[in-house]
Amino acid sequence: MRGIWPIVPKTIYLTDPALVEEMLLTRAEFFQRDVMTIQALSGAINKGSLFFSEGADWKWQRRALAPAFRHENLLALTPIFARCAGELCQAWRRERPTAPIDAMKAMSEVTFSIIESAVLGAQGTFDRERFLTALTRALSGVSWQRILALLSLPNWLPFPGSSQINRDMRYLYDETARIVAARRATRAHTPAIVDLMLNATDPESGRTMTDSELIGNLYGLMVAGHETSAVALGWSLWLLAKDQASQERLRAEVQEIAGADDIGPETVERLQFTKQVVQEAMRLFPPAAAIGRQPREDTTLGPHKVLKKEPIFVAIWALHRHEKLWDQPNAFDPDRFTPEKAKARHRCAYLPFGAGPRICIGMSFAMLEMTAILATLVRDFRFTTVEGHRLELAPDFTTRPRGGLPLWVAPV
Ligand code: HEM
Repeated sequence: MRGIWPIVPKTIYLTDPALVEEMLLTRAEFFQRDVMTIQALSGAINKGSLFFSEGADWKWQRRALAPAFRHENLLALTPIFARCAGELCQAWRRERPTAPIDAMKAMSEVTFSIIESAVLGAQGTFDRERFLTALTRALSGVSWQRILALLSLPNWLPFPGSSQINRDMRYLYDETARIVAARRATRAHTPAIVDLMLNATDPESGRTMTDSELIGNLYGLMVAGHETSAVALGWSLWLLAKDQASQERLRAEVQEIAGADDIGPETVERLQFTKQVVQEAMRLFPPAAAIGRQPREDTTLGPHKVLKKEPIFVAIWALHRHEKLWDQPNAFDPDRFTPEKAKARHRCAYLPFGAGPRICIGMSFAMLEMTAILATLVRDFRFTTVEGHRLELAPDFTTRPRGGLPLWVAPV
């Protein structure tokens, strides 16, 4: 895309999997996170965290966090995923909703409970209602921050709602710092991710995380770890509500594999069709619609010249609906993700979690979590669409639609 020199820089959008592979995988070290993303998403709270760091700083934080995201550790979290989804089922059974539920809001609450248990090690560590409200408001400023970044303006400039957002950010910082200090004081050795982070030592340098790295990463995991999964689950439920045959098929799979038992480490990975539904939902509605990079020096990408610092975005939304890569790209068809079909595809045609060294560290966490939640909810409840509802897309920090996703929910 041409820029408006000198105000808006030229921006490159990639929809060719071969070029994406070159940038994210084969020549990843030539490209760093782009300034636009950094300016739009980072603040005092998370500047030094994994997502925003580069070079040796990034490498050691990634190494320090990696053990917490090992597959066997994550499988052990499955009962937490099932319990949190089960609590929502109980609430729906108790309340018997007489009006449509907002699938996005309901999923945010479940995934946030999971973050409280799996990352912080306990629920009720803080005022979740207040924290979630502040977080949602803070994330709503991302569109404005993007505009400021696009115009190369500093991100402290005021915009509508910015003084409330600044107060929210202050509160989120203080709360996260309070949690870190409290955990430091208890010196616990639990499997909660916050404790693994507190106790992480770099085997090469012996370095441990500073308070500011801990606060940034904890905040980063709370944001990245709940909003993206909630959005993917919300879309999964909405797509299943529109496709009752797939919903029935998913329900039958869960009943056959888990019966009436909670989804556990031994069953979650056998729920192949459930996983495919989540994958297909993230193809049609990737929670993060783009991934940004910029070259460290003037270089080439395939046959194209790119200049130092020129922003380059992998246009995930466009890639996932590209006519040359997908048959009937706008149709919902979870069978695109059978293991054979997935293997036959270019490895950079489908990238909800990115690819290469900076691939989402929470990918396996999210896949296990979303599969367990979707299986638990759909086994017990039927989801149907609300007549007359008009979907309004509003890509922001994630692809959360404006006004939520209303659905009818009824016990099976
Ligand atoms: C459906 C759920 C999720 C989606 C779609 C998603 C997507 C992404 C994407 C696209 C990136 C950027 C990759 C890149 O720049 O190449 C990313 C990075 C990251 N994600 Fe996720 N994510 C999800 C869940 C999670 C969870 C559950 C966690 C942690 C609990 C998490 C933590 C992170 C972190 C820390 C990074 C930065 C990694 C780095 O720079 O090394 N994400 N994610």
